[in-house]
Amino acid sequence: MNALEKLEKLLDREQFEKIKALNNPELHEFLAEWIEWLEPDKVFVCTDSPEDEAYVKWKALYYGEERMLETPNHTVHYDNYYDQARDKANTKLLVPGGKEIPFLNTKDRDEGLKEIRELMKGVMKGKELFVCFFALGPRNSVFTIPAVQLTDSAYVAHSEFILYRKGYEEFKRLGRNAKFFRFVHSAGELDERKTSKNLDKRRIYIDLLDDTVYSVNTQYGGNTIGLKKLAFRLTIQKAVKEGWLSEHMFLMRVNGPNGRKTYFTGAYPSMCGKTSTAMIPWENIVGDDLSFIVPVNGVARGANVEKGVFGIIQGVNPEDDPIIWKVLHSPVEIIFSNVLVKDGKPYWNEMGIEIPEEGENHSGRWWRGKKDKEGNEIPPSHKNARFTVSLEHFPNVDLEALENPCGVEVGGMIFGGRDKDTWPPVREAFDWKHGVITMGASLESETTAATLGKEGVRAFNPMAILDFMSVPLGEYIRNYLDFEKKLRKAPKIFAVNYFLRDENGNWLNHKLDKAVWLKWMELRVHGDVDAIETPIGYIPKYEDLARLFREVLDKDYTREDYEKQFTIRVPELLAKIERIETIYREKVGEVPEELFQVLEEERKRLLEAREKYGDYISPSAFEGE
Ligand SMILES: Nc1nc2c(ncn2[C@@H]2O[C@H](COP(=O)(O)OP(=O)(O)OP(=O)(O)O)[C@@H](O)[C@H]2O)c(=O)[nH]1
Ligand SMILES: O=C([O-])CC(=O)C(=O)O
Ligand SMILES: [Mn+2]
Repeated sequence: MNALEKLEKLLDREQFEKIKALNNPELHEFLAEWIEWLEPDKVFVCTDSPEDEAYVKWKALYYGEERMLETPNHTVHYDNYYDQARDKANTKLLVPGGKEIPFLNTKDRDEGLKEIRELMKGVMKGKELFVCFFALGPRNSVFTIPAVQLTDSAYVAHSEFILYRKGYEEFKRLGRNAKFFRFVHSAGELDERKTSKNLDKRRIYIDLLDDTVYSVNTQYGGNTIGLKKLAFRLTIQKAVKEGWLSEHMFLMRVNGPNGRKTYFTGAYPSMCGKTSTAMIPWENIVGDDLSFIVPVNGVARGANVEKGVFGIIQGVNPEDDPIIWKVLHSPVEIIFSNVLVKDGKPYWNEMGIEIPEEGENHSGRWWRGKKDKEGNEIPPSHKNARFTVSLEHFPNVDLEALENPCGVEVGGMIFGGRDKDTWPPVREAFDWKHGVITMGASLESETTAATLGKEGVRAFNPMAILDFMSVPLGEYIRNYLDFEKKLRKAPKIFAVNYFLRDENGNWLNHKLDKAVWLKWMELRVHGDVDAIETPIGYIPKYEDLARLFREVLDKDYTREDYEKQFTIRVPELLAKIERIETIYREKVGEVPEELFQVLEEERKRLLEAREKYGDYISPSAFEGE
């Protein structure tokens, strides 16, 4: 019996016809094999029609994975109390022989496939399986990668309809030629709250040889939404093979003088400010999490992999995030996850208004002071509670850039993380290599609630991508360095740090200060302002920032603040170079030699500066040089 005949047996007539219309034997085989294996009671195939999408939405409510809120089109979803973030320990790359690769979590492919198949055998008995088709990147473009998702979670499928472009017609158009990604997910057995129960058997296995990712016994989006972080591991591998960049980056437009539009990408680790930056009200968002950057005729062109936001809700308040606030309070389609609900209204930590003293949240019935099994007080919402919404609903979206099959020209690339004491708020690299190595490859950041485990620990996180890395780090950096050679003019590289603190632990910057750094970077991309050359790159002049603070935020920016923020902290910078160098020398292996040269040059410049000016150097020391 061939695959199509098998499918005819497994599916209802109507569903079968939808599959038959896709002329792709490889797809048929994959579907036949897995539908047989998962043993769902029922299969629903989603085309690109609004009816099929509506069916999935309805099923999320019908099966109780989502519940309606008071505002039309708003729903709430809960993940298990212990399933609130990405599970790094159980996310593994399947590689032949289980070859150990530094910083990557690998497992023998045969063993991993065997284990995951056993966990998934018959796992969908009594459940409905949704077969969905999507595309990464704008459709019918150099960026497009078609993907098929199998899941028994209507919540996961619903999220994907909000976050990704539909792909059924794309599969139809491509026919036999479709090279596609595959995702197989099951939430596994559910408890009475409809959350995954068997968390001890939670597994996310990435088969790099077969472009397939398996995920089981979990619902949290970062572990389950195929086209998000699961696909990301596959696209990083593909990009390195093919010579482009697949990055954990937002993509936004910064509006310069006289209507000039300059596009920036920015890589910061999870929960470190990508969404908040791309959402600055007077600039324009294209994407907030994942970007493809491809060299086209010598130009670095960027596109958003997604078309929606799976954003952190904690701290969203009307002053700092007026646009997100407004969208979250309008009757557009939104899934709130792991928030507090009282009388049909969602609430979250630090939302700037009074929060009810009891209600329902990720822990079930909740009241202020409630403690979990470990004795920790449970806050109203989880720190990693999120909202899922399409970008089309944001008044600040740059729709033309979002849908452009050619993407947009990238003028600048930014790296940043949670760093309390080393990097200044903003600086520009001397050149591509200097930026890639001392900013991207040297990135460190404190861990956050986006992953299970301890928070606030400074960790090596090159390009903000380490959690998702799927090729040896040395190869990834080599690809980055080589990328410049494909360009006539490389984007400028910058580094930012929003998280500097003083001796007492107070932030040195306000949340909106980043709006000023963006304007400064925009001017620098076009050579419109001078800068001060320091041992670690170019930093802004006080006068330019003072003017921009006035223009952008209508605020005074004192010289005292400037001095504090832009002091060159030689001991911390040297210690950082030491740490980074040691990691690359002792732990990574096969690192491009340039990396050590560039770090060494930076160290030399810092040592010379220290000789002349001491440990903590005022920016003005370099101004006259
Ligand atoms: N102190 C401080 N906190 C900030 C600033 N910008 C953002 N944050 C906080 O950083 C957290 C997360 O930021 P997001 O922008 O949602 O994170 P993201 O990088 O998009 O993260 P992922 O979606 O997990 O990849 C929120 O709790 C914000 O309040 C800032 O300038 N200063
Ligand atoms: O993938 C997720 O769970 C959400 C996210 O953006 C991240 O953790 O970087
Ligand atoms: Mn992310």
